This record gives sequence, C-alpha cells and structure tokens, in this order.
Amino acid sequence: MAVVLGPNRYGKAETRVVRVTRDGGAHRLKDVSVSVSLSGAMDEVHLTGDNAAVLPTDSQKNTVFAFARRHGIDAIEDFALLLARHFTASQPAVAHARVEISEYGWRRITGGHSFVRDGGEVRTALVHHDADGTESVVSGLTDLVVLNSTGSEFHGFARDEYTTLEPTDDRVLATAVTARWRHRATDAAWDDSYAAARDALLTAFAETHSLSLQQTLFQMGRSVLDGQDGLCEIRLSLPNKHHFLVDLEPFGLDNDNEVYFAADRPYGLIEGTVLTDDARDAPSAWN
Ligand SMILES: O=c1[nH]c(=O)c2[nH]c(=O)[nH]c2[nH]1
Repeated sequence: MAVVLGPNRYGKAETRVVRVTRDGGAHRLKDVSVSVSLSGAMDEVHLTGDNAAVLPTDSQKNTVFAFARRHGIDAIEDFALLLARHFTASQPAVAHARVEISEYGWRRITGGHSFVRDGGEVRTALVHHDADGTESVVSGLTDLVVLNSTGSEFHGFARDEYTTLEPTDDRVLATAVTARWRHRATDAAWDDSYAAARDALLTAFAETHSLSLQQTLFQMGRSVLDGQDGLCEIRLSLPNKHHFLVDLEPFGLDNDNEVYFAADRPYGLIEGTVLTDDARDAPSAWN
C-alpha cells in the first residue's frame, strides 16, 4: 500500500489591513482581515521539498497591503476578486485561489477622523449588598472599540539601549475600552447614566488631541466624572491596539498614512483610575 499526497492548499491567513482614505478632513476607514489560500501544482514541495512553485505566504501578505494602497478597498467582494485573479494570473503553478475577507464595520463618532466599531460593547454592572444595608454599585462597559485616524502623537519618551521606537507626530490611535465607574448612591437613573458615560467616553476620545494613550485615558475619565455628579470614581483599562504603517517602498509605492497593519498582540496596556478628590475609599466595591 502506497502513501500519496491528498488535497492541499496554502496561503497567508488573516492579514489585518486598515486602509484610511483621507478626503480632506473627513477620513474614510476600511478595516479587513484577508485570508489567501492557493492551490495547484504543489506536489514537489510536499514530496521533495522543491519550493520552485511556492509563492511565499509573506509575498501574499505584501500583495494584500500593496493592493490596498494601489487600488484602495471598496466592496470586499471586488477586493477579493482582484487578489484571486492576480495570484492565478501571475503564478503558473497556481490553478486556484481562495480569498476570504471579513470586514469590521465602523461608525463615525464626531469630527472627521474618529470612529467606533459596530456591534461592539458589553454593558456591565457590579453590586455589593451587606446585611447591614451597606451597598455599592459599579457600572461599566467592555469592548467599546474606538479609533482616531489622526490627532495622535507619541514622542519625548524615555529611551534606553533597547529603545527602537521612532517618535511620531501622526499615528493611528485605537483601543478597546474597558471602563467601570462607581456611583455615589444606589438609586440613580441607570440607563441615562450609562448613556451619558458612554457618550462622554466617546466624545473625549474623539476630541482629545492625544500625546499619549495615558493622557487620553485621563481626559476620558475626567469627562465621565465632570458630566455626572452622581459618580466619584472611574477605572479604565485601555489596550493600545497598535497600527503599524506598512513600508511599501520595496513595491514603488508611498504610504502617506494610508495603509496600516493592525497588530493584535503584543499590545500596550494602559490602565488608570480617575476620581473626585472627595471620593471615599471603597476597595470592596470593585471586588
Ligand atoms: O500612548 C502610548 N503610550 C505608551 O506608553 C507607549 N509605549 C509605546 O511603545 N507606545 C506608546 N503609546
């Protein structure tokens, strides 16, 4: 009985591309995950290790970024067709290309360059009640994903022998907000309070010209507390969802803050508490 090679395919999965189109002050955002899978005359690579027919998955990823710059991304069906046709046309060994794209929707917050991701957040509540009548209420949300396509800088930071990060005066700033806020009383208008806090978080994120995510964190926390006398403390956890500008120079393309690689990990994690100066300590409320 002989052992033979069965069906096979290969490609770069989940290339995360964010394409910003800058029509003056009003930016447009396209956020996609592209998975390419090629198949065809690939027997030799499996059987003998001859890679002559293998277009590296790294090249496939580069093609996705370069096409995003060169052609833009409109309907994902069109972008997928463009890529699939390209790989079969340019690679003699490739008989079939499978391209699958997922698109993440974004909604404008305010101004021209601030967005909140569709279908996002989860509202949370945490209550403690002691038999003696002592109560606390902490409200919050998780996974409120927001992005500013400009209006964010990061420079002037400490450097050591391991520092390679380049300072920037224009970057994408994106985070998935986890926030919890403590109420002074246990009889608030909860839905109105939640809506106001969510709105304050979004507006502060959009309207803060950011010098760091830490600075944005404080502005967001302050804005929630300023808007509601009934709140005395807010705790924020903000992952810095890094968007790296893709170097397209090897392909003869410039990249004037238009095509980004959206990395999922590692990420900076910026956490902090903002409170009113009369807030009494209540560590048990957060347990
Ligand atoms: O807003 C930022 N804060 C940081 O502390 C940091 N560190 C880093 O590498 N990038 C950033 N960005």
